[in-house]
Amino acid sequence: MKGQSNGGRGVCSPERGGAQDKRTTHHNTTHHHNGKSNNNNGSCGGSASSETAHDSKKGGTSPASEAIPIVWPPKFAIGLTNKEKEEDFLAIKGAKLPQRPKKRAKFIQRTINLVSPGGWLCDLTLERYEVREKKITKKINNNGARELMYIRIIGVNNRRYAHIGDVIFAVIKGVVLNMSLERSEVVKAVIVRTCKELKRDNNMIIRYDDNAAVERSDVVLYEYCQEIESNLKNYNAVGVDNFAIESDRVSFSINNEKGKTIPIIKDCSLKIPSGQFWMLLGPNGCGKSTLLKILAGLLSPTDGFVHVRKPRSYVFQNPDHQVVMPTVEADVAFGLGQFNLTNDETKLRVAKALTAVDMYDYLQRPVQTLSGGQKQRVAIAGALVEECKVLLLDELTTFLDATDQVGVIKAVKNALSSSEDVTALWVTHRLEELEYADGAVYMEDGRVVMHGEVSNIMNSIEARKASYSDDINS
Ligand SMILES: Nc1ncnc2c1ncn2[C@@H]1O[C@H](COP(=O)(O)OP(=O)(O)OP(=O)(O)O)[C@@H](O)[C@H]1O
Repeated sequence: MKGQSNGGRGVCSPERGGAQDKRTTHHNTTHHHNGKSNNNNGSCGGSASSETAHDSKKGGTSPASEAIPIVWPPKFAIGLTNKEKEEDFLAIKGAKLPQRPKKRAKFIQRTINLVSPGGWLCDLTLERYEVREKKITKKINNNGARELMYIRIIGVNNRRYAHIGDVIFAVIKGVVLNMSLERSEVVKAVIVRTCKELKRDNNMIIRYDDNAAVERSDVVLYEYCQEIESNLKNYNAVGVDNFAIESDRVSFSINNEKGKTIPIIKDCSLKIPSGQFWMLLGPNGCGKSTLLKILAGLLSPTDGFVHVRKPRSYVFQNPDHQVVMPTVEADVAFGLGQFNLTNDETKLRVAKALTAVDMYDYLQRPVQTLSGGQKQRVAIAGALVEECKVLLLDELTTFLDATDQVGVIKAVKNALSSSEDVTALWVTHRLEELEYADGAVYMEDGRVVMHGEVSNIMNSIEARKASYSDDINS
């Protein structure tokens, strides 16, 4: 979307305030729970220590040497249900599973109570088609004794299960999990990813129950998340591999003033490995910026799924919107206000970010004295200083001369090489910039038509060039 005004600085961290100017928003990712402290019923009972539960019930898969304390009962239990699962429940209980969501939830709660007494329950129901992520949670009071989080998730096909992990992650981040899983390997893989994220981010205890509800109604077989993690390589689902950015059949439409639906992005799938610098290119108006905004979380897809490692930052194309504080140092430091850092910590992080984009020498410079390319580099430093994992960069070189253009590209390359796992997706319609990329995605008319190695894409674009020579390299 060329020439679009973003009404603010232009570096946008959706995790820290969505599309709004970050100067008016706050960091809203919290890590304030952990399994132990949140468990109101933390005394050991029921299955006693999980080592015992694990060893005796699972038949000798010994946990890794690192001892993981198990909190019992878990605060949440999660049941995944769909048609197949309903039949499983039915077989177990010898009863018909109620169809109405509230009744069904209670039924499932009772069933899961057998295996996680006193826990809070999450019932994840895989529904077809209509329910989207944002509309998921509904709290139902259960006689004041405990609460049940009833969550409906869409599950049209295996690909869509990728969202389950995100939802679980969002809803119950910070609590202990106890899961009853689908038999589907894909669902399992998504849950595994969630477990991994929960453990990594919160040092949490994960209880993992594989088909327990299918096999037995009264005992859950537990495994440790290390075991799950060690099995990760066996799974291949969206969000499970080492991709920092993934979209799966993403579509986006708008309604014009006559109420007609206009498709902008059509069925776009892409995968960008962690730590790499990729470019997204294609003719003017093919949908690059729109897709980038979807990946940034600034637009919601009409259909399909997106997985982007977080925190992610979106940098807009117009350098005059990028940098607004009086000096370079103040500008880069601005976003750190939300982190409660000491002065020394702030200075250190600002220095590191500016060094990464080769702008440290400009620390005290008034921003109005910077060139367009230098402002872009300061804007990128503003994203890096918040330790973003993914940089989404929208045609940063549009308004730059050749020197600044290369300077900004090299700044991004350098930022990636000086950090372990920052990934960047760079939107451009300048073919010559491709030489700096690790990989590329090429779009035409709202679709991803090529995806992968730069040389292949380059050759292919050259072959197609006649059809849009005015757009590419213009
Ligand atoms: N909110 C909107 N209302 C109407 N049309 C839109 C809207 N957003 C995008 N479009 C249209 O969708 C198409 C894709 O726009 P987008 O800005 O994503 O393309 P682009 O590939 O980034 O183009 P450019 O290289 O010129 O910046 C364009 O035809 C644009 O006019």
